[in-house]
Amino acid sequence: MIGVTFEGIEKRFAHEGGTRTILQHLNLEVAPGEVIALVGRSGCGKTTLLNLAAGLTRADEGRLTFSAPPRVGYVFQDARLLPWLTLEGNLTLVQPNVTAARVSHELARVGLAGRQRDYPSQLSLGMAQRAAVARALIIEPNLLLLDEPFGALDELTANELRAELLRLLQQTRATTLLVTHNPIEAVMLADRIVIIAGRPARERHVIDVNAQLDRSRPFDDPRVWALSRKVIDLLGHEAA
Ligand SMILES: Nc1ncnc2c1ncn2[C@@H]1O[C@H](COP(=O)(O)OP(=O)(O)OP(=O)(O)O)[C@@H](O)[C@H]1O
Repeated sequence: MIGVTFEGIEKRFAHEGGTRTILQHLNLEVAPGEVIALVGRSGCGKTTLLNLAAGLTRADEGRLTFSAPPRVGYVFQDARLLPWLTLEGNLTLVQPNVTAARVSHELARVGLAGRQRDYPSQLSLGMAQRAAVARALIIEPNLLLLDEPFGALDELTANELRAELLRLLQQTRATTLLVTHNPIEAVMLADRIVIIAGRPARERHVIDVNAQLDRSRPFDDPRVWALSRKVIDLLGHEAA
């Protein structure tokens, strides 16, 4: 398991001949095996934070440290499967030395048993996202980055996948950063919810979900809805 620490992170991007600071003074300590939901308004810098954790971009100030070498599984907003490869081909591309049985097993874990010879074009959006989750998990990540993984799905399918993801997270124990716009998803899946806000943005509120709810958090539980209401209120307060 791996712990991740963001300390005084600042990230700037080139903008109209100058620079624009997106994140500033951002601090976050993620415990090994912890699931953190990152919530915030569109454009505040959540994906940028995931990209920093993935090593796809570098902070301009501050320090990002890991308690062990990171092995990153990244599920993007869209599945980003390679269309000319079968699902087996997509999975073995990121993890070449696995057996066909292992590929079948990973696909079965996400509800895609027997689909290894399908091409991405033969899949529904929900199935493609499941395949993207399988591709992230086959490398046995100790750090899982999920960027609005169910954002493009209908609510019923998203809900099924949330329940499956919760089960998978409990199995893998990967330290997880989950970006979501859905406060119910955040409450159902996360140990803590971090609200990112401000201009430049940083962590503005941290909600310890585990301190308020036990692990069984069905979608229709009024306590889940009450806490998600609190998340919405805090977000609205930040926007005001
Ligand atoms: N490579 C880049 N070059 C310049 N600006 C960038 C770059 N990447 C992101 N930005 C800017 O940084 C800001 C934060 O982007 P980011 O994608 O991290 O936001 P977000 O919170 O994930 O948004 P959303 O919820 O809409 O996905 C945006 O204003 C975006 O335009």
